Amino acid sequence: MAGRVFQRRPSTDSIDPLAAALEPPPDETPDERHQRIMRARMAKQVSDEIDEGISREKRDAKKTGKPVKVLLLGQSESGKSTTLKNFQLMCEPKAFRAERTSWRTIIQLNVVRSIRIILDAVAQATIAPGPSASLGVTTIPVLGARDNVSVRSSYASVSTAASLSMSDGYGHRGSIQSTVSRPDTDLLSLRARLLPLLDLEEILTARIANPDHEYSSSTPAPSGRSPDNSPVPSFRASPSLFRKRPGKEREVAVNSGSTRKRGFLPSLLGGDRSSIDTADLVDWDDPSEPGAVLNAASDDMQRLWAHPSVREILSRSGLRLQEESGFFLDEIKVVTAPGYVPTDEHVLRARLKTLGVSEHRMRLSEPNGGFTREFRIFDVGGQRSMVPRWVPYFDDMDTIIFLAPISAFDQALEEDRRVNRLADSFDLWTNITRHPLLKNTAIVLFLNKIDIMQAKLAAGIRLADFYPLYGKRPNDFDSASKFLKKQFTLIVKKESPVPRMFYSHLTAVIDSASTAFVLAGIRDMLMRIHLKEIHLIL
Ligand SMILES: Nc1nc2c(ncn2[C@@H]2O[C@H](COP(=O)(O)OP(=O)(O)OP(=O)(O)O)[C@@H](O)[C@H]2O)c(=O)[nH]1
Ligand SMILES: [Mg+2]
Repeated sequence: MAGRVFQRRPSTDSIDPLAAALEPPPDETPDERHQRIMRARMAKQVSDEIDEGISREKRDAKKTGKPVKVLLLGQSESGKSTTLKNFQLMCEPKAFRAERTSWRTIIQLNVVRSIRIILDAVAQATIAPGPSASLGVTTIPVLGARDNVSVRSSYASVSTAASLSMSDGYGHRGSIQSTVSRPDTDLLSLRARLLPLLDLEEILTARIANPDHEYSSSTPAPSGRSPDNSPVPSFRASPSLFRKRPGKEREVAVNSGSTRKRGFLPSLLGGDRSSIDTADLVDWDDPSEPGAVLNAASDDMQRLWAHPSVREILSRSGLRLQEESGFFLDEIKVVTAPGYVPTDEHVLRARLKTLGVSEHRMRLSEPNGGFTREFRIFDVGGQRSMVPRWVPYFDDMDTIIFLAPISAFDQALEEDRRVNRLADSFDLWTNITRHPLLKNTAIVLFLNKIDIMQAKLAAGIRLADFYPLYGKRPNDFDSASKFLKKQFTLIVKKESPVPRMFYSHLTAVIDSASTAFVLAGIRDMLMRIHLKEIHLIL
């Protein structure tokens, strides 16, 4: 008691609020004292754990050094985001697999888009002349397409769009007139039953992009401009204007750099853990749930895709859907089954366009289980209007992975239908390799989409028809890929301001096994650079 009376109290000036809060109350009972001491012990334990965590992080930072920075570059649909997914699969397979469910909505949207393209093509065929020639047919000469397509004049523009999807590279003026036959009644009733499915597009889009979804901008950047906006020489003059590929005008894009919380999106696209949990909580018994709607329409979709008239219509329109991004029609049964969880391969094939630039952090271990290193991978939107936004990221990169989709040799850029996509890749490559900010940066070139390239060449699409420099060389994959690799290599040797580390690979980044092999090589190269940096070898 006396102790309490004579306890020295600090002056109010020097009162430490924390110490004051911890000070025992003036009339503390033994039981209260015991509880107070227990609380203080627990608080100290928590505080020690936090301190230990901080020092561990500091030790790790010292051990692992500064993070390795990798920038993914290339035109839109070249495979940058797919390469990022492969990196995640290599570095964080558990996280990748935990998030597979959250890719389902994107795959569903991809399916609906493919169905819409077919239904549009069927509609075109419906209005095309049937056996009676009295409807009035206009033949539209299509520069760059292999065929001219006959359509009734009032529907000319739409039909031309369908006809150009995979065949509108360079100035090839077709001369064959084809007539699309009237679809049979079975097909028309299939179409009528499937039309309501298209309403799903809005719902799925809102789910994916909520709260700040954007349809991709169709505003073209100035033609023939380099990343730093200097004029670049054209690959080949292509005076013709080509129409958009069907389905592309409404392609959904996501700005994964946005920090706002997104429902239903995997973390690579800016989603968070709660979104993944939400994706798992789908009520398959709710008939308005997109998964349930797709499941109910599954048989009709399969019949539509397998319908001989559809195959004929698509082939006459020059539409090669199998080679389009986000193609899942061969697996409709699987992807529309109740409780469907995408496989690794499905995740790699899911298509969602990127806007802006996003940074992803992953930890990579040295192969023999030694130290780990933080990797920062930057994924950019490849549309032309995005290219100027790449430049601020050029400084301080350890390596660039540049993706050139060589299969696109017979296609035009979505954002500027006068420009051949292979020509655009050469232009971008030239400007990246000569860029002064990148002169000391290692470059890895992925000549990507070789699976599609093989299919196109095997189908008789001739590289020389779109790339005259190829001349009379054989139109097989081996010769064509070697030739293109040589062309890209000549450019990097000629344009690099100083000799640089350069590697190139023929890739199909939807194939996780072969891509893992290539990425492991890149990881080892970056680890070697890192070891040199910390003076372990030299
Ligand atoms: N068949 C095939 N498809 C591929 C390959 N690489 C990528 N794809 C597919 O092509 C589509 C486009 O790939 P993305 O990775 O989204 O392209 P991107 O470069 O990120 O495109 P943007 O975000 O628009 O700049 C996706 O559906 C991929 O699955 C490939 O080697 N072969
Ligand atoms: Mg992307």
